[in-house]
Amino acid sequence: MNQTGGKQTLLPAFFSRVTGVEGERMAYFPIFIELRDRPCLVAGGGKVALRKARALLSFGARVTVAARAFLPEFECLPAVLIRRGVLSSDLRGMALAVDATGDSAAGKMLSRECARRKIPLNVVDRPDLCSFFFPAVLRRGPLTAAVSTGGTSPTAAAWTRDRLDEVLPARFEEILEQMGRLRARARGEPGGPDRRAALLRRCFAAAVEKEGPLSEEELLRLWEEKE
Ligand SMILES: C[C@@]1(CC(=O)O)c2cc3[nH]c(cc4nc(cc5[nH]c(cc(n2)[C@H]1CCC(=O)O)[C@@](C)(CC(=O)O)[C@@H]5CCC(=O)O)C(CC(=O)O)=C4CCC(=O)O)c(CCC(=O)O)c3CC(=O)O
Ligand SMILES: NC(=O)C1=CN([C@@H]2O[C@H](COP(=O)(O)OP(=O)(O)OC[C@H]3O[C@@H](n4cnc5c(N)ncnc54)[C@H](O)[C@@H]3O)[C@@H](O)[C@H]2O)C=CC1
Repeated sequence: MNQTGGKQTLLPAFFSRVTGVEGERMAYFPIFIELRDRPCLVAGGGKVALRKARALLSFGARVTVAARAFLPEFECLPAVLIRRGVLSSDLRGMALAVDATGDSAAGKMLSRECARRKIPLNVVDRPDLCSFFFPAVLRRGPLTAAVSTGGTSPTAAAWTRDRLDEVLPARFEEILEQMGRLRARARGEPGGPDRRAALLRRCFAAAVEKEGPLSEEELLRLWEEKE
């Protein structure tokens, strides 16, 4: 997390010599954070603010949007709307903030204040002021895949996400749910963690091949198979 509110750290000279990447920005570490019921601030009421607000809401965040003007779509969002310019006091208690105003004064103010308050910040038109980026997201039941190009090409990130979507088998959601249940069931099995892991790998491969969850007979057959 870039808490300085300033430029991203460049690769140290010795590291670029080792990797051969001259002055390239270090990739951001991907993490999955809990946003359910956590207060998040979005500044701005345009198309980009709407996309960011919807993304946060879809992960259960409590979203407050501060903007001078809102697109009509905002009226239907389960979010608190504040109709005025964004203020530093709007950050109070926030777990995360997004500046989608396109207003450089707002971006600088939020960047300075978020650094001071240690709040992760995304400024949609200033990657250099961001301490986190929004990835292109793919969701299938319990699976969440996130793709980032480190700000190089959002279009390419979305394209990669769409290709990933194409290789997932049909009924992947049901397969994952069955895998969750099988993990619990495998815990009671004798033979140690290696055997349990092999068992789960066999079941997963068979379900992917079948493009659907396994029947109880298919499971029992795999369960009793010798490695
Ligand atoms: C750095 C980052 C910061 C951030 O926003 O988090 C950022 C920055 C900028 N985006 C710009 C442009 C566009 N962004 C999109 C779309 C998306 N942008 C997203 C993320 C990110 N965008 C972060 C890096 C992601 C990564 O690491 O790869 C996605 C993935 C996720 C999301 O937004 O939720 C979402 C796809 C969602 C989906 O399809 O699911 C489109 C396409 C469209 O609108 O259809 C365009 C126009 C085409 C183009 O430029 O490619 C501009 C120039 C603005 C201008 O020209 O003025 C900047 C500013 C700059 O680069 O300087
Ligand atoms: N990161 C990304 O994914 C993308 C970023 N962009 C950039 O995002 C920015 C916003 O794009 P749009 O939503 O299309 O712009 P827009 O101009 O439609 O919306 C800006 C919104 O911010 C509000 N606003 C402006 N100053 C404000 C302030 N000080 N306080 C509170 N609200 C304020 C306006 O009332 C308006 O609702 C642009 O700078 C654009 O270049 C564009 C495409 C994608």
